[in-house]
Amino acid sequence: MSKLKKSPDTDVYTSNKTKFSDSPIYIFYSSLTGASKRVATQLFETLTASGNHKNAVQMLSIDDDVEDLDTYFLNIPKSEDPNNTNFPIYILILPSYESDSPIDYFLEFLHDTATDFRVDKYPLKALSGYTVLGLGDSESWPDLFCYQSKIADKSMSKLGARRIFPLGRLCVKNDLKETTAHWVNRLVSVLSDDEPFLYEENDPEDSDSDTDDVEEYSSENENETGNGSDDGTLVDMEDLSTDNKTRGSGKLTKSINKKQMVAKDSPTFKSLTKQGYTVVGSHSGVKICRWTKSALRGRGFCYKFAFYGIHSHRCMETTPSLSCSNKCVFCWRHGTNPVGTTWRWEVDQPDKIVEGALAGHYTKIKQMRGVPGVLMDRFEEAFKVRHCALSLVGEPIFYPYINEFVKMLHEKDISTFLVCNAQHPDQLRTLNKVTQLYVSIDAPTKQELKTVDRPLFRDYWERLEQCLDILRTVQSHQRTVFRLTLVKGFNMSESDVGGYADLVERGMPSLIEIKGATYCGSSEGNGNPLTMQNIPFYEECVSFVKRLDNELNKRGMQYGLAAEHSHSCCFLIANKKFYVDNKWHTHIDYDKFFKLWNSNQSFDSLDYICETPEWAYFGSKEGGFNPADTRYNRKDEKLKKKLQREKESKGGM
Ligand SMILES: Cc1cc2nc3c(=O)[nH]c(=O)nc-3n(C[C@H](O)[C@H](O)[C@H](O)COP(=O)(O)O)c2cc1C
Ligand code: SF4
Repeated sequence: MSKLKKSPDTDVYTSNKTKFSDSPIYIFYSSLTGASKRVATQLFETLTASGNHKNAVQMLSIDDDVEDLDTYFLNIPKSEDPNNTNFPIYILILPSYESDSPIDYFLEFLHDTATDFRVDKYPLKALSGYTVLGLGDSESWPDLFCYQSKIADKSMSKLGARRIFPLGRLCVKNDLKETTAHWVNRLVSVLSDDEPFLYEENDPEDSDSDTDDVEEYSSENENETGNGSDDGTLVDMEDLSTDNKTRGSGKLTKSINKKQMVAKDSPTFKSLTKQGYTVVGSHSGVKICRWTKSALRGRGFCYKFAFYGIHSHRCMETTPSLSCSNKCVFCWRHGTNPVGTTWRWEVDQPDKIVEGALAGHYTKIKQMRGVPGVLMDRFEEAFKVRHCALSLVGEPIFYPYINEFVKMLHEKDISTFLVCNAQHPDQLRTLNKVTQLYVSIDAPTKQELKTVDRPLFRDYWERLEQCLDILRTVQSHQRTVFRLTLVKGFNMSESDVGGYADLVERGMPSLIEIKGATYCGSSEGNGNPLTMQNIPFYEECVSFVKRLDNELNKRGMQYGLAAEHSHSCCFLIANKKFYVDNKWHTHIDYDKFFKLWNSNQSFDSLDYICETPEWAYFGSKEGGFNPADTRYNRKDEKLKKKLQREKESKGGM
């Protein structure tokens, strides 16, 4: 720690005269495997226990707790205490990952904000101060040791914030407990001294050189002078851009040119494979869905069989982009999932993804051999995929070769149901024919959409509106679907009905699928704030669906209640053009679709319809359950097995 020195003169800070002890403190962290979170927690606890800070100390995960980076890194939040007008101090604790991680998005955001001519040039200049601590591994990544914390430090400075404690870098291969304690204690003492640790002019105009001049606090290179062993390897954000500029050292530039979205050795890869995903190439995924397994065992198809005639055992769920531009509250993937607003990764070729996805899917099907109850005829059919649900996770339309990818599936007679999140109008506009085109509509108003989808785009609402206009115009030849996911307390109140009707009026979809949200585990640690209280009951969904249908008809729009799959709390409102000869025709004639598609002639959504079976009708006694399948209730089955065991043990006595 030989390089530390106190500021000789704190008067240079003319704009920020606030005493540190009067400032609220925000500890921001990002953590994939927990180390940075532990350090953040230790700092939080020490600061709180020190009693020096009258004002709240808050600890926020950048990936999960910060819904909108603008709130903190474009604007500065006001204190909740009206008597406290002091500006906060930001402490950033960040690991570095050679592979892609949510930190890349955060750094991209800081960089974009610093270079966005539409926003204030120094939006963070009013902060009372900031410091960054990096965690990394200098043994395994000597050239990239803590490189992302350096970028963050530099970007904060470019945003006009003043550094009050030097950039810290801790190596996980050292005694992290000891080095953390040391760093925490020094920082806490500076914060209670009310004196910045390091003198620096911090003229934002001159910020290009600032990181290089900064004294560092490091658990590494203690006996060295200057900037440590990675002299000359400081990374500019420009180095991270996708146009492969070659600033910085050759070594470094090589390793941080376009990254893979999900590299084999990354925590994201581990997390996805643990959850049953097969990662295909570097940015695609495939997973066998529970309905595929259920159909193989003759225990029922998913709602898409009732609504559109999809045979679940021949359906593959996949995505060519595991990355997404939202962080929806009902999505379970937070924490390690790749996020981004622009494609900044290596791109895999579409044929490789199609082959890889099919191979991954068939491997999982093979594993079903020998599972009790598997029907051999369905098992054999399952080796000829007929449908592809491009909806697994992430945003398929984000993939730069989505049209080529869809074409390859159609050439194999595989139908395509593509779901997008209404955030990429440019890609939506140029999308070629798919079998069914979905847009997720997760909330009816701008404010609610922000709460539910937590979008990364600042102009998310305008993007959604543009997408709806595209559906109504350029893409009106497609069979279009709005997908609504109802979350109690978020987006299904009485007043929401009118808002959804406005959006239907704008997008004029062929169909509206409405599904009650399902519970996907505890909110603890994955940033998902949903609890069981947010999961609507079947009756609540039915009531909502009826109100929406009434509202549409009141406005003169021709829609009707077509189908339901009560088992999955899923409902279908369809445009009345699908009601032909007094019968609903929401099913798809797949052979006809491929015939038309191969003919290269233009065709529209009514050209490949077929009749909906009556057992799938809304309000039917079967509630969308195919009478040919066996109803399977896990609780009943468990009870039956228990009774059987009891009977046998009694018989044996
Ligand atoms: C796949 C992978 C890539 C990594 N890349 C780097 C790197 O480029 N530079 C570095 O200093 N440390 C690197 N590390 C080490 C991590 O930054 C270090 O383990 C850190 O403590 C992780 O923090 P977290 O547990 O909060 O996610 C890498 C670790 C893994 C698993
Ligand atoms: S759009 Fe889909 S993948 Fe993306 S966060 Fe929302 S639910 Fe998850």
